[in-house]
Parts: sequence; C-alpha cells; structure tokens
Amino acid sequence: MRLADIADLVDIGDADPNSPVAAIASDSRQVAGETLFFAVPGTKTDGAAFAADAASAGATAVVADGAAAVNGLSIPVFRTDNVRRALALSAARFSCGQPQTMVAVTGTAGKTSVVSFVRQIWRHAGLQAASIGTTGVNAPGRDDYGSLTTPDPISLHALLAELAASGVTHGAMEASSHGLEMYRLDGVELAAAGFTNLGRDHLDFHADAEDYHRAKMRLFRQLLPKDAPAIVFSDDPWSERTIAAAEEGGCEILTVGRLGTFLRLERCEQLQDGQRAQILHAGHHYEVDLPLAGEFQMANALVAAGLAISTGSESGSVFAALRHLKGASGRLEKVGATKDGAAVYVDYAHKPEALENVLRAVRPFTTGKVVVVFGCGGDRDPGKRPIMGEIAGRLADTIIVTDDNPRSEEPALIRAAILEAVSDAIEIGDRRRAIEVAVDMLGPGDTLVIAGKGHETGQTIKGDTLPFSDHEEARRALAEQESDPAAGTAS
Ligand SMILES: CC(=O)N[C@H]1[C@@H](OP(=O)(O)OP(=O)(O)OC[C@H]2O[C@@H](n3ccc(=O)[nH]c3=O)[C@H](O)[C@@H]2O)O[C@H](CO)[C@@H](O)[C@@H]1O[C@H](C)C(=O)N[C@@H](C)C(=O)N[C@H](CCC(=O)O)C(=O)O
Ligand SMILES: Nc1ncnc2c1ncn2[C@@H]1O[C@H](COP(=O)(O)OP(=O)(O)OP(=O)(O)O)[C@@H](O)[C@H]1O
Ligand SMILES: N[C@H](CCC[C@H](N)C(=O)O)C(=O)O
Ligand SMILES: [Mg+2]
Repeated sequence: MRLADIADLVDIGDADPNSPVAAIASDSRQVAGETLFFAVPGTKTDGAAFAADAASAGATAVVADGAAAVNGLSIPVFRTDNVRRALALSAARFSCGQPQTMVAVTGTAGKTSVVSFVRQIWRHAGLQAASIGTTGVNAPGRDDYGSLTTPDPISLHALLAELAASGVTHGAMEASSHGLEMYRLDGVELAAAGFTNLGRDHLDFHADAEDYHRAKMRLFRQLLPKDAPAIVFSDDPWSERTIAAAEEGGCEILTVGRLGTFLRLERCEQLQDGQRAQILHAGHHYEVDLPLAGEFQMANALVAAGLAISTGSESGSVFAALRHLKGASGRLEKVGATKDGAAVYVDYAHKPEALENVLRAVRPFTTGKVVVVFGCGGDRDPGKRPIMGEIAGRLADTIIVTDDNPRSEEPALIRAAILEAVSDAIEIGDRRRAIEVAVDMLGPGDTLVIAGKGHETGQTIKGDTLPFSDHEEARRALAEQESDPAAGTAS
C-alpha cells in the first residue's frame, strides 16, 4: 500500500503520496519499520501517549484525531476526524480482500449461534464458508479458538483476506456492540446483516439500553449498504425500533419470526431434543425439523435462514439444511445424562434474558426439577447480578450460585449480590464442586443447566486463567456418579 491509497481518509499534507506503507499498527509495541501508527484514544489509555515510542520503533508517520495532543515528533502527524474509522478503512485497503459474500449479525443473544448456523447452511449447499465470533474462526480445515467476539480491525481485515485467499467465498461474522461502537468492522463489505434481540448487557460500557441499541444500530445505519437486506427478528420488544433504524439506513427490511413477513413462524412444537415448525415463505408452507432444544434456537435458525436466502441460497435447500444443524459449542448443549436419564446441559447464558430463555426452554421437557448452576463475571456490569438471581429463583427449582470468572473482584461479594435476590439458593464458590453437587442431586425427569461459561476453557481469577471446562467437569461428575451406587438418589 502507498500513502496515496488512504489520502482520502487522512490528511497526508505534503508527504510523498508514493511513500510505501509496509504495515499499519494501533499498538506501539507492534510497530516495526515503515509502519503507519494510528494513535487511538482508548478506554484505559490514549494511543497518543505512545506516539513517541512508535516513532522510536520505526514508525514513518502517526495518524491522529484532529484534537489529539501529538506534538514534537520527528515523524509527520497526519490528522483525521475519526481515527478509529480511518484505522479500520485503512486496514481493509491494506489487507485487500474478503470473502465475496459477508454477512454480520448483531443482538444481545444468539449471534454466535446464528453465524454458526449460517456457515452450516452454506456448507450444506457445498459452498466454502466460514464463521467468525466469540467461539473463534471456523473455516474449511480451520477451527481456531477465539478471544474477542469482533476482532480488532487490523486482525479482522487480515483474517478476511487470508480466508478469501484460501478459497472461502462466504463468511458470517458477529458484530458486538463494542465492535460496532469502536469501528472494528468498518470497511467490511456486507451483503446482508441480521438482528436477533436486545436485552441487558455491557451496561458497564454503554450508558443505558438506548445507547447500547444505538451502538448496535450502526450496523444498519452506517455499515450495511443501501438496499441490502436487513434480517430482523420480529418478536423482540426492540424489533420495531430496529426496523426503524434499518429504514433510516435505507436497507431492505426482511422480518422473520411469528410476526415475520419474509419468514413467518406459523407453528412451533417443542420436543425433548428438538422442535418441529411450519414456516411460511413466499407463499409456500415448509415443515421444518430443528434438532436443537429451545424456541430461542428456532429464532436463531430463522435469522440464519433469512441471511442465507437473502444472499442467494435457494429456500428449499436452506430449510433442508436446518434439519442437520449442530448447536454452537456450549449453547444449550446436552453433554450427557445421569443413569436415571436426567439431562445435563452446558449453556453460555451470562446475561439476564439469556438465563430466562434457557430456563424456560428446558421446562417443557422436564418432568422433575430444573436445577441451575451459575455465577456472574467480575469486572462486568454488577447490576445484572441480582436480576439473574431473581430469574433463577423464579424459573428453577434448585439453584446453586457459584463463581464465573471473578477476575479482579472478590468472588464472595459477587455471589452475595446474586444471593440478595434469591435467598434459598445454595452457595458453592468452587465451580467444580458446584457441578458435582448438582449432578449428584439429579433424580428421574430432572434437568441440569450449567450456565455462563459455555465454550470457555478457563476460569479467570485475579489475573490468572486456570484451565476449566464446564463440559469436562459435567462429564467427570456424571462418570463419578455412574460408578457410585449411592448417588442419584437424592431428591
Ligand atoms: C473495552 C474494550 O473493548 N477494549 C478493547 C480496545 O481497547 P481500547 O481501545 O480501550 O485500548 P486501551 O487499552 O485504552 O489503549 C488505547 C490505545 O493505546 C494503545 N497502546 C497501549 C499501550 C501501549 O504500550 N502502546 C499502545 O500503543 C493500544 O493498542 C490502543 O490502541 O481495543 C483493544 C485492542 O483491540 C482490545 O484488546 C480491548 O479489548 C479488551 C481486552 C476487552 O476485554 N474487550 C471486551 C469487553 C470486548 O470487546 N467485548 C466485545 C463483546 C463481547 C460479547 O458480547 O460477545 C467483543 O467484541 O469481544
Ligand atoms: N435468540 C436468543 N434469545 C435469547 N437467548 C438466547 C438466544 N440465543 C441464544 N440465547 C442464550 O444466550 C446464550 C449465548 O448465545 P450465543 O452465544 O449464540 O449469543 P451471543 O449473542 O453470541 O452472545 P455473546 O455476546 O455473549 O457472545 C445461549 O447460551 C443461550 O442461553
Ligand atoms: N463477552 C462476554 C463474556 C462473558 C462470559 C462470562 N463467562 C463472564 O465471564 O462474565 C463478556 O466479556 O462480558
Ligand atoms: Mg457471541
């Protein structure tokens, strides 16, 4: 790339437009020769404070917001009015390439599930497809564990170019509210975008629910090209406001759900390990089997089907693919059953609406007790703790409150905040022990939901992440119960 390639994004002044840009960086610690350093004001510190470090490390110029205090450097400073956006668009031009058909999904819950479903639908049709999100990158021959839901723009655009070069033509990615607000996915050319729902999340980052919704709506107002399809789940309290935002963005609005007009869910019957639905699309009724429990998964499947159909997949083949969908790892995933047949699920519900949904989802096929093990993350919105306690108290019969990534906080205080709203819960800080106790108390017809960590492979306590997997712990507890003749008899 040459400076001329980004001269419309940043004011390069009298610098030589032919100067090569060998790399771009927003972290001074990653600067090497001929690098353009973007000084980004962050949540913890200001990149401008590291401009001199970047210069010493070999940066050829710094890009900074108009008002940023970047002075007295030996290298030029190029000004721009939005350094985060300039960074993302420059990263797109630098990496140069992405799968031809890219779709993005936003919403409080369901993003990971939807992108996984879209990828599976495309693969079913024989396409080279990838998904990118909380659980990582999944592409033909590739399954990398992830860290951020929406990667930073430099890594994201490099990844998209790499996927395209490896032959991936179709990609589905999650658009988190952080990612949208921080301009991480600007520069991705989107063919369609989807919305699942809005609930309480990240109120440690966004001022309030309106602000959180506004951040998500950048996807439709600013990122999705005019006339491109916006697939909106129709049955959420925030659906109407989302439709209004997508209208402002000039998108083609396609609603899916019970109130949907593009895909209308006419009937949905819950079975123990799945569901059967009738869907109306373009005047035809389709009988659809989904091998996943919980009506929320039907909502996710409809958004996924809407994204695939609106970007060119044939509807019959899409509905046929739903029959084979596998849930994303740790999303109401059945990991086993006791010898009495009580089912044990691992789920990623770590926010109020998700917990409410998952506990409601298991009730129809639970003839005994619903048992839940959960906690709340440290250094994250403390307001959700009593709310989740109240939900568990209302919807589960037995509640075990445990730890879930306490991070820098005192674990007992997090538990106490949950227990404030649910006084009859059992408190067991050690998550391994909590899972063992829960499995041991299961009787015939009971269901255990271990919520909050889903696919995660660690427990973060005071800066250390210790290996921990709800899947492994549940399987271990089940195996121990299997070999202990006295177990499983508690009520
Ligand atoms: C709040 C947040 O999202 N922070 C992310 C953000 O950091 P930031 O922009 O605030 O950066 P900062 O630490 O204040 O530093 C400012 C700038 O100085 C630079 N710097 C800093 C130090 C130095 O020596 N030199 C230097 O140049 C930094 O690289 C940065 O550009 O950009 C960083 C680089 O991309 C991310 O690593 C970091 O994610 C943190 C670790 C994080 O935990 N983010 C979570 C909350 C997040 O993004 N979650 C969402 C939603 C999850 C979901 O709902 O599924 C996600 O998309 O994953
Ligand atoms: N459509 C939905 N409506 C309500 N709850 C849902 C829905 N889909 C999933 N959930 C619940 O939310 C949890 C997380 O689902 P998923 O990972 O698909 O969402 P996400 O939006 O990617 O979440 P995150 O932002 O945390 O990555 C699930 O384990 C389940 O409990
Ligand atoms: N992306 C979410 C994941 C939370 C998962 C939960 N296990 C926790 O640690 O709170 C967050 O960073 O808020
Ligand atoms: Mg996710």
